[in-house]
Parts: sequence; structure tokens; C-alpha cells
Amino acid sequence: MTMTSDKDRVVIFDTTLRDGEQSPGATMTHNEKLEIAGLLDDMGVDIIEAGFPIASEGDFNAVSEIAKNATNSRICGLARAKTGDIDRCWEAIRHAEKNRIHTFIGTSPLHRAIPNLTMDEMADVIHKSVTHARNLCDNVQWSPMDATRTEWDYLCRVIEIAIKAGASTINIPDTVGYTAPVESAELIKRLIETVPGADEVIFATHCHNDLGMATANSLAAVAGGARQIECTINGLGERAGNTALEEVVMALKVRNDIMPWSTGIDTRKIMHISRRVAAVSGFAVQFNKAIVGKNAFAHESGIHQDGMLKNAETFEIMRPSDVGLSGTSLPLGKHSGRAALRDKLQQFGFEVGDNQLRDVFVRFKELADRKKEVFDDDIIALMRSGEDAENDHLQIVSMKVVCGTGGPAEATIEMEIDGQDVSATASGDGPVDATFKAIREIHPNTARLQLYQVQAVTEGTDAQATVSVRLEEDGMIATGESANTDTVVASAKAYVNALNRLIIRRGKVGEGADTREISYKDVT
Ligand SMILES: CC(=O)SCCNC(=O)CCNC(=O)[C@H](O)C(C)(C)COP(=O)(O)OP(=O)(O)OC[C@H]1O[C@@H](n2cnc3c(N)ncnc32)[C@H](O)[C@@H]1OP(=O)(O)O
Ligand SMILES: CC(C)C(=O)C(=O)O
Ligand SMILES: [Mg+2]
Repeated sequence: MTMTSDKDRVVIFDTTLRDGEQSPGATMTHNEKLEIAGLLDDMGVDIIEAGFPIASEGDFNAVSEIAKNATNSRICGLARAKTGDIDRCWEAIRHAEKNRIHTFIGTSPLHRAIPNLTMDEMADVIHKSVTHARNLCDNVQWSPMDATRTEWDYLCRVIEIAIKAGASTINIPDTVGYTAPVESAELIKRLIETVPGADEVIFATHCHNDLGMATANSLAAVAGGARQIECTINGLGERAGNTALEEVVMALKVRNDIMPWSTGIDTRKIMHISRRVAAVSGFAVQFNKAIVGKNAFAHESGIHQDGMLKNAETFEIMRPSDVGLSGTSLPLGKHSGRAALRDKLQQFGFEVGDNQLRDVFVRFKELADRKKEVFDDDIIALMRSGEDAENDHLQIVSMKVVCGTGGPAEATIEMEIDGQDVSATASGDGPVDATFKAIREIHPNTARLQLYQVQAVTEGTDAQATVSVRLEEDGMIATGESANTDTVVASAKAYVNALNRLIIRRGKVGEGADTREISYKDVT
């Protein structure tokens, strides 16, 4: 068992409901905020920044209710360096068992210019606002907004004032995502070494992702001595977002050998909350997002899939179950190999020998070349459409169909009938009608089309269509089915499959065989 002391523990401060919600378009409803707060509380987040109570009646109500319902987490509200903001914030969070007022002001030259305050005047505002907050709440966090672009001497001076006024957490925001990891670590280290009273408080890091360095900067800050990371689920937040909670938490877990600090997060809850935040904020997670992206535990290429099937550690540094996923995904695509295909077929109950695997693999690659992603249903359709093809009396060799607004559709079909090539051209009312007519010219028959049904097996415009055709002739019924990314090709093959079944049926009737319905799928 490893013992963790306070200095090894990193406090996770989640601001999905405050900074995350500041993303344009990410506004959440009252109930959605309560739901997300409940999930954050349940997953072990130490502090939830639930909102900015002065901002609106809705924000105030949400923060108040979250404060009343919290069971484990400390509930924090944001306030400007204004008495009215701080009072309103306290009003909202006071009912929480554990609460915090977070007050801030922009300290860099650019931000001092906005309220047009001199350094001394701002120092006074900081002293008064933190003192006021501390008089209301015994847990106060102070942030010098745009700290990473604030003059060093002034930064030290205002932090000292905030500590003396009673702030117990000093947050160092990289408000515009400007800093780099070496600076981030150095800044925190030097502040702790320099500012009087710094060893009595916790230093926090609050990074934005404008240059894609938020996670690296946060972890560097921890290496420099910070013990609170401010972050959001999925990295939601202003502009390019905030540090992603799931990234820092998993980085500390996976690389604990070089970053020996722990968090209280139950990482198995990560996937669920990520999906809920994506759903309620309307901000979909990018496929290749670390930890929670759709592809974070997916492997398509053959060499990777083969490796994964032999030993998951070959291409995965964490287990999917660590973040709440049921398993790795090995989607099949044009880069996949035989090992993954065989594994997938076995999952569906198809036991194939080496020869059959070779044959299926060729057809699979043809399909994968035409499709972005080959889904499970595509594989099943592929297996079914390949069954018994070799013994068929009628086989399509090639086909060309012309259709559009300029006139009737025209189909030219070339078929092999018992080893002989025959072709025909026919026009019709649409591409499928023309195709079926051309096939009937090549193989005249009186079969009546009882059913023609098209179904998209998978999603997208490149989806495979499964076409089912049912023919009736002299009381005999035969069905055919085929899947293809080209609906007209699938239609032609399904029609020909049904005709082949009728031919078999005719032969069997001639031999006095049974007259039950025979379908393509029955003939194996
Ligand atoms: C980096 C960050 O994430 S900071 C947090 C940003 N989040 C938000 O702004 C979301 C919530 N904000 C709001 O709903 C509104 O901006 C409110 C209610 C806070 C204020 O609304 P308004 O009174 O209409 O002011 P407005 O938004 O136009 O401008 C901000 C005002 O706050 C002042 N201000 C900004 N930060 C601070 C601060 N930390 N302390 C004191 N005053 C501040 C500005 O100087 C400006 O003052 P002015 O009106 O006297 O010029
Ligand atoms: C309010 C502060 C902490 C902030 O969000 C920032 O500076 O980015
Ligand atoms: Mg921020």
C-alpha cells in the first residue's frame, strides 16, 4: 500500500459549470447543471466552481441548488473584486457544507488599464475584496487574472496582499494560454520561494489551451509546486478551452512514476460524464481527443490490431476500463488485416478456415476500399452475400447504368450463364427498373417481383445498402439478398440471387423435392 501525504495530493477544481459554460454556445439549463454537478461530486472532484452568481438570476439559482445538494465536493462561486459580487456569491454558496468564494481581478498592464486603476489603487481593491470575502467565508481563493502577463514584482506584491487578507488558495491563471511548460513550472516555483506566506497557502494553476499547451502547463505547474489544478470536462471553456480534467487526471495516474502526485478522482466515471457534458453543452468531442475521443481506444490498422489481439499493452498505455469503457474497439477498415477480420467473424459465430478467410478477406478489402469504415453489420452482410455464389447458374460480370433527368434510365448488363458471356441493354423507369429488365432479357422468366426492399445497413452516404428481393413463379417463392455501397449493384445482385434460387427450386420440384419457401440465406 502506498501512503499519500497532503503534499502528494493534487486538488481537482472543476470549472465546467463556470469557465466551461463561458464557451460561446455551451449554455446549460438549470437541470443540466444540477446533473453535471451531481456527476462531478460523485466522481470525486474536490471543488466544483458552480457558476458566477452575480451574472444572472439563473446562475445564482443553479449555484444555490448545487450548493444545497452537494455531498462530497466543496462548492465555489466566482465573484469580481466588488462587494456586490462577493455578497451575491456568498448568498448562493452559503448553504453548502463546504464552500469557497473565488474572487479575481486582472493584474496585467492590459487588464489594469480597463478599470483604469494604478498599481496602488488595484492593490487596495485586492486587499479590500479579499478581506470582505474572508469575513463572509473561511475559504477564499484569489486569482490575479492574466497572471502570466503580469510584471513579476507586481505579481509577488499582490499575491502577498491577498494572502495577508486571508486567501488560502492563490490561483495563477494563464488566462490567454500564453505560457509554456518550462515557464509554468518556474513561475510557481519562484512564487512559492519568493512571496512571504506562500508556504501557508495552496497554489493553483488555471490554464487555457490557446496554444494547445494547457495540460502540459498544468502538469508543469504541479511539478513547480502547485497543488490544485483547475480544469473542465472535455476541456470545455473560453476560446480553445481549459485544461481537460480527464487528461491531467489520467496523466498523473499513468505516469505516476515521474509525476508522483495523486488525485481523488474515480477515473472509471470519466467516460460517462464526458458524454453527458458533450450532450448537454452541444460540444461534441473530437474523435482523436485524448482519453475520451471515440478513437482514443480504437485501432484500425492491421499491425496494431494484430498486436492488440496478442497483447493489449502493445498499443495501449491504459486500460479502457480505467476510464469506464467496456473495452478496446478494433474497427475494421482498409488498413485492417486477417487477424482482426478472423477475430470479428468469430465474434459473430462464423468459424472460417484459412481458404475461406482468404476469400472473405479479398472481398472485405474491396469493400473497405470503397467505404470509410466497415461496420459490424457490413461484415455480416458481406458473409451472407458471399455464400454459395460459386455454384450459381447466373452470375453478374459487369454492369453500367445511366440515369438522370434527361430521359429514361438505361442499363447494360454482362452476365455469365453456365460459363457463357451474354449481355443486354434495356431502358426503364429508373435505374433499378432498367437493370431488372436487362437481366430479364438475358434470362427470360415469368417470375413476379413480390417484394423489393432497400435498407441502409450502416450510417453515411457511403453506407452499404442491403437489398432484398422476393420473386414468385408458379407458386414457388425465392428471396435474394445482397449488400453493396452501390444500391443499384446490390439490387441487381439480389435479383440475380433470387433467380438462382428459383432455378434451384425448379430443379428440385422436377425431382419431386419439397415446395417450402427457399431463401438465399437458407442455401449454405
Ligand atoms: C477570465 C474570465 O473568465 S473572467 C470571468 C468572465 N465571465 C463572465 O464575464 C461571465 C459573467 N459576466 C456577466 O454576466 C457580466 O459581465 C456581469 C454581470 C459580470 C457584468 O455585467 P455589466 O455590469 O453589464 O458589465 P460588463 O460585462 O459590460 O463589463 C464588465 C465590467 O466589470 C468590470 N470588471 C471586470 N472584471 C472585474 C473584476 N475582477 N473586478 C472588478 N471589476 C471588474 C469591468 O471593468 C467592467 O466594468 P464597467 O462596467 O464599470 O466598465
Ligand atoms: C476567472 C479566472 C480564474 C479565469 O477564468 C481566467 O483567468 O482564465
Ligand atoms: Mg479561465
